[in-house]
Amino acid sequence: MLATEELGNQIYRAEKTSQPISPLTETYPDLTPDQAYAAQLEYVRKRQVDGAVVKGKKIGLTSKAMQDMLGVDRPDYGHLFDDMIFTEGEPVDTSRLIAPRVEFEIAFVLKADIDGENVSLETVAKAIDYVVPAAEIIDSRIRDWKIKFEDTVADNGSSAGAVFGKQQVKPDDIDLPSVKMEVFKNGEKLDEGYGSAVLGNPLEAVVWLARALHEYGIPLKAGEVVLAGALTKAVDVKPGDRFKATFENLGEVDVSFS
Ligand SMILES: C=C/C=C(\O)C(=O)O
Repeated sequence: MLATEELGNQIYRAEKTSQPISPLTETYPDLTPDQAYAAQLEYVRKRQVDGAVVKGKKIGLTSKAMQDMLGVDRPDYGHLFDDMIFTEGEPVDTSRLIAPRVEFEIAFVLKADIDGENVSLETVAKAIDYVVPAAEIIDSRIRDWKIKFEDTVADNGSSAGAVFGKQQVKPDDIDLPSVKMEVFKNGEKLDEGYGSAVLGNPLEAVVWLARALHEYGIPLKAGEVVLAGALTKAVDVKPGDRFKATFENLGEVDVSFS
């Protein structure tokens, strides 16, 4: 019987010491998605014992760009803690990260709980207070990003932090699939994508999340922030890099690294 507590503990220690571990899917070739989510919950429990507070969820692997990049074929999710939320304009310190990357997304702040049992696009839209542009910093506690689906699930969706832009838009005031995003690195354009890259509509990602969380009895509550997943590929970062993403009708988000 696989001890998922031990797996969560390995991820927790790897993050704390900045020492990556071998892929869990190599060490435990029979690891299932359910066991990987159980390991993630153990990691979450240990973080909470340390005093970290869950502020929301990240959804990952919702675009073809990210699924192709990591060789996976379905979305996953992770937990966002208070100490993972960085202020725009303050450089993100990479010294404790292992192999950081950045990606740009559409995020939602909820004004009502979402019940994953009877969720629809309409109930999700009604539960959203506002839409905000976001950067997610991802990192892999698994050596060299050699991850399979179960590795990134156990590793809290490979999340390391988030930065939010200043503009907040009501969900009724924006057509999310048609939002065009452009990504710039150190002033040069790197990439572009549309909101539709995220499961056709980033709101669909929240529907997916609510259902997935319901399976494990995890709530999605008013006040939480939800990152809907990267529109384009994640990019490696190093100290001194500065990134900006502009989102049509949604403003922009800036993130720099020290
Ligand atoms: C491994 C992480 C993937 C994401 O965060 C994403 O696709 O947004």
